[in-house]
Amino acid sequence: MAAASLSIRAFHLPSRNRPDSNCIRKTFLQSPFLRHSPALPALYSTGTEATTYTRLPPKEDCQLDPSLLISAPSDVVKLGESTVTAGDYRPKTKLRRSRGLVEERVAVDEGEEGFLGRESGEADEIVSGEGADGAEDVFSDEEVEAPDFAFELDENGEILEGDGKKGVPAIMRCFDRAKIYVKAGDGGNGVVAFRRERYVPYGGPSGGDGGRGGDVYVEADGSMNSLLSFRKNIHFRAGSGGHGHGRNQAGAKGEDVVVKVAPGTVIRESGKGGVEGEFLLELVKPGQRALLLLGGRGGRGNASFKSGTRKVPKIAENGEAGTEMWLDLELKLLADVGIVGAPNAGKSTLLSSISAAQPSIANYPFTTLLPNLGVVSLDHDDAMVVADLPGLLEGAHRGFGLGHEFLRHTERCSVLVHVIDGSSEQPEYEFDAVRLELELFSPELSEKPYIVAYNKMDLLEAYEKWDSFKEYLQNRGIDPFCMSAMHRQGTHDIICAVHALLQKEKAKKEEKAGWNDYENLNHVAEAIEKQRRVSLSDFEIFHDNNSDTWHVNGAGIQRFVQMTNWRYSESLKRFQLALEACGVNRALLKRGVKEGDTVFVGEMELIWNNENEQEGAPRSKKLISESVRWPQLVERDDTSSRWQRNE
Ligand SMILES: Nc1nc2c(ncn2[C@@H]2O[C@H](COP(=O)(O)OP(=O)(O)OP(=O)(O)O)[C@@H](O)[C@H]2O)c(=O)[nH]1
Ligand SMILES: [Mg+2]
Repeated sequence: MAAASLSIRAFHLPSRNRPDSNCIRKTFLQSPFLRHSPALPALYSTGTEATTYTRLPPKEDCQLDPSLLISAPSDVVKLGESTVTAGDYRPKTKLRRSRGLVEERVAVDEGEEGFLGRESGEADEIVSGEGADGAEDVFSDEEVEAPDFAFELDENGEILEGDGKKGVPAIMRCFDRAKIYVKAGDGGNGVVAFRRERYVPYGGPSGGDGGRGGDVYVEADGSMNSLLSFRKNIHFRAGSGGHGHGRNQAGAKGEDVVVKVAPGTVIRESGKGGVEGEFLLELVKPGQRALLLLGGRGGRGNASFKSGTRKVPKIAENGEAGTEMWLDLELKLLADVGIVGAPNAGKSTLLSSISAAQPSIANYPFTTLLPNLGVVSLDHDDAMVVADLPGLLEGAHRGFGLGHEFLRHTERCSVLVHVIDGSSEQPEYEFDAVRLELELFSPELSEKPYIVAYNKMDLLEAYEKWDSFKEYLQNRGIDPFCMSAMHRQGTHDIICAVHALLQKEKAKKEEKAGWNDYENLNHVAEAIEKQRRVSLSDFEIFHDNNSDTWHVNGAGIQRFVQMTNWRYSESLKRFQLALEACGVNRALLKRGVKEGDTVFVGEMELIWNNENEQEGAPRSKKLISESVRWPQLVERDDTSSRWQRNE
């Protein structure tokens, strides 16, 4: 007779609900700290109203981001250099920033008190959706001088490279990322209760089941156009389910939590070690709602364990712990058309001449620091949203200059307008260099349909080079347009061509059945549930040679351990039976487990016990069920949390 069983040695059950405070702190420190712009306009505006897309930087970006300071190789020729003089690099305009921004930056520098406050959950925790939008920022506007961080130039007017102050300061970047923590509610525990009523002898078990934990949803809120609301609130926890009660009363369901994001937000699981996490979903249309995490199942009460042979079950389950996750949110612009090109090419001028947007225009590179949006109204009651992006430098795909920070926004644009500075020394070279940057950044981006707009035709040097440029492009199968954005000449043809291209693209997309209202947005929750609900027999065993311990891992088993309420002795029996039934014992014996070996099943530590095993005894099903010798609970050593066997 084989008598192989596992006896419990110690509990290492996960502490539910409580993420490591260090982890919170660390993550908070890492999380983008979005700044508030005093007046954030709507992403889309109607009619000819133009919109300026403005976001201000996070605290952590007060310092230069080393990734932006990658030195370009010395032999690289900067785009647009021919039209730029050294003095031109100095910002001539004032930057609009909020006083709140400056004040908060001081708060960060002064110490970590603010973060400690967060650790204790004073400000950043949201339970059951309360206070999600409670944070209000009241910042006053202030015109501040552009900081003197611009660019260090050499005597030729080129951007110097190589030390920390070179390149483009991170302070100018567009901030539309956030890192948040979401947790589905834990299921409530089931209870053991018996019906006690006059004239009802042996009333039977009546312990109710625990309630299901609250779910976590994400919703695209049309009134939001940034991820600023995550500046203060980054933790979102759904409510736990209520515990069951006597008289067969089930616990209440936990409250759901809805995380509201701006339309256009891409949601990824947080990556580790700088690696981008797995893409989960994106919400594009206002009102779209996705079920992200399903609340934990409520534990069963003893009434649910009643059976023909088991009339007095003294067993109940814990509620299932809700799934938790860190998410990276990223907001991408939702423009139809993106204007790209080298710095100083006239991109902003084009936007200002075709829409009512009023982006800053000046004769130096990087006038545009953040993307500008404009709505272009067409005669036939149609409008398209056009984004003017900061200029692209060579090396932009590696983070040099500003453009890289915004290139990802163009991924959402259906059509690109590539503006060429006709007055540059070599417009053909400029064209090729920017195309290469787009290709290097993302092949998908370079495959987007585009229109080439040769600008500054009113200038003689541009006019003279037009024919050769046109021929150069035509030889490559591209038909460029020429214009003078400043004098609004030739821009109408460009708008019409862009519009026609856009319509074509939209028709193509519809054919491909892209976004539609019937799309299943709950696939994340479904996939997680599927993963959690795997069978108990789906496990892996490995032996850790260093510690000489066995480990039985499997999502099903781990969940079973977590839901077992060890206060009830019958739970131990059930656990042993489950291990037998799902083949853990057999698999361990096959792998050569020995008497006294430590075995971890999920997070539970057990000792292998086969003291009654007879050599060579066959292990049939019958023998196994007879042979299991259940450990009996007699005493609990509080100091070591060890369960001991009755000998
Ligand atoms: N003569 C002439 N100058 C133009 C034309 N279009 C733009 N400019 C000038 O070119 C300079 C740069 O124009 P912007 O619109 O700021 O160029 P940009 O591409 O947005 O530049 P960045 O934002 O710095 O990348 C400004 O001085 C404009 O007045 C044009 O059609 N003709
Ligand atoms: Mg510009």
